[in-house]
Amino acid sequence: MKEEQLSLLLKSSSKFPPPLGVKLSYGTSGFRADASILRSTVFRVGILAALRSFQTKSVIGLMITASHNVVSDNGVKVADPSGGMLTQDWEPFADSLANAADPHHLLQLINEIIKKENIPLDGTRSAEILLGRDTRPSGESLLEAAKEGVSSILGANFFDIGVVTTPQLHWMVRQRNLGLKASEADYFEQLSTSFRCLMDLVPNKSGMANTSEKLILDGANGIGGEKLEMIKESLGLVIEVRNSGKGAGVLNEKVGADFVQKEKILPRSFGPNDVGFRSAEIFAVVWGFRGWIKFGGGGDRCASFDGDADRIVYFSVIQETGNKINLVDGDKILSLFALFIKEQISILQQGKDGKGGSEYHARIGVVQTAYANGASTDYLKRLGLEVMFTPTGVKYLHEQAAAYDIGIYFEANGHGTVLFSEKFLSWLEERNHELSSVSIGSEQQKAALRLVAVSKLINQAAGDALSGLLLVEAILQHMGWSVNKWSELYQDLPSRQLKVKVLDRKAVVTTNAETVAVEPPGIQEAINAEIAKYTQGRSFIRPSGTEDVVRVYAEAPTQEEADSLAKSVAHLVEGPEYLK
Ligand SMILES: CC(=O)N[C@H]1[C@@H](OP(=O)(O)O)O[C@H](CO)[C@@H](O)[C@@H]1O
Ligand SMILES: [Mg+2]
Repeated sequence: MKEEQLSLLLKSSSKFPPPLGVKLSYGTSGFRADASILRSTVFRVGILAALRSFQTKSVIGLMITASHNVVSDNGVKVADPSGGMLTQDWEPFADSLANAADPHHLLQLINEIIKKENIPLDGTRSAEILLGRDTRPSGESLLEAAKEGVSSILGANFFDIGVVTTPQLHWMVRQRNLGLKASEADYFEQLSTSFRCLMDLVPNKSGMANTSEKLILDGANGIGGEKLEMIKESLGLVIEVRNSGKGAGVLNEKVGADFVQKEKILPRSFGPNDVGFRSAEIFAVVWGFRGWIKFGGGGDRCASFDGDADRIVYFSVIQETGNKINLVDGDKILSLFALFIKEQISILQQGKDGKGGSEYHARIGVVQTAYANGASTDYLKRLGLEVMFTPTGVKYLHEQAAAYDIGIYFEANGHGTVLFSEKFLSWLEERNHELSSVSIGSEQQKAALRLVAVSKLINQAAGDALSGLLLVEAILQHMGWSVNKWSELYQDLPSRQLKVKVLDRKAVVTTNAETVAVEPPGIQEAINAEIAKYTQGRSFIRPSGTEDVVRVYAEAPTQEEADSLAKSVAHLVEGPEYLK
């Protein structure tokens, strides 16, 4: 390391002392903690991102967000050249930099990374880091720390893209590295063009009565609602955004996808006393259609984003039961996408009529985690699809999905996307070209065009609530389905999630895509004994990667049984026998 570089690093890092007595770890999605202790971490992640950019000779992203966590938290994560999550090989570097006790130790670690990874810091190259942040008030000062971190590596430059959704940042990194247009305007343009293309290809438009009703979005008082407001005019959809972040509501407080999915109740501003639902009900009564509201009528197609808009769930309101909802979670979004894509592929394949065109057997793969509702897995298998399981965290799902021609992955909480392989996309393009010369306007050509549009609409870098919402909307229009009709694809098995605070969550070690606890010894046998008390019960525990808790999941034929199974497994985790 040159003298100039050395003194620059020493000078800047002395301004960012690490918090005392805190050990940070780069978890399921980067570092997360109370925002007040994160300045040094973000500064050091800025350094890491610059090193990664030099090593890969590519643009790297740095996002400041704590997603669905409370507003006083914040976090930071790195986007790799592909736009995906930071490679797992580099996570230990992130951990060691974040926990270095003083500037000298930090410098030593940086030197080690430079040597190990052969990073050319010779002053002749430059590196570029895109910096994004969510709407948290702490974001501004953490952004300054990130800027200092990046700038403390000579030749590294940052580009502040402002307040964005997490998937926008991932998308922009990917676009930049592919040499494609990468501004926010380009992102909106790509989304609206491909969405309108899918809408133009909707068959038999008269059957669309239900889905052409208004969609109401819960923006979690975060960034997603704001971005949807910016693009909605160009979509031709009627959308009302609530919890947009502009009013008095607090980010993620009793709102947003995480709240709605976990609590299965209405978010704030969606209750019977809030504008919209009551008037819809009065309207329905006047026309003698009270049941119409419950079964997919006016005003009850709702969706919820999380705070940084990488998760989405849908729901409809069950009017008779106060704040209860009919939840349509990530598993059902996945099922809808899988159904539609499979249908288009088979139309395309029926077109193999000997009139030229190359054969191609597209391999479709579906990726889920242990949190996927068992009924969804059964449904997907009934569709004849290959279903794989990975540990929790999109970095694992994404990697697995990328192994297919079309890889569809979703966590039950609504985080996911559809990945198309380069090979499949070039075949599709070729097929489309052939079809336009032999059978223009045919069903086969429409199917090819739809698949091309889906690959452009759905974010290829990361799960994206905005693009996910538009794909759901387009498919519902295509099918002529209401949310309730969609929800009837299969009946969710009742489930319950609990979290238990323990002294050391890392004492729980799991295997088999987190379905079996191998440590502490004996706990899995005890869990099995609880499960055996139910016919068709399922339960597992795992340490959270984002919160200081052990999570408990249980599924059973009735809600009461799921609740009591979850409770008894939580008791095992809380009790002194295994974890204290
Ligand atoms: C049960 C659950 O919803 N877990 C979430 C949560 O991770 P945990 O490791 O469970 O805390 O946050 C992750 C990041 O958003 C998300 O990928 C994951 O699905
Ligand atoms: Mg999120």
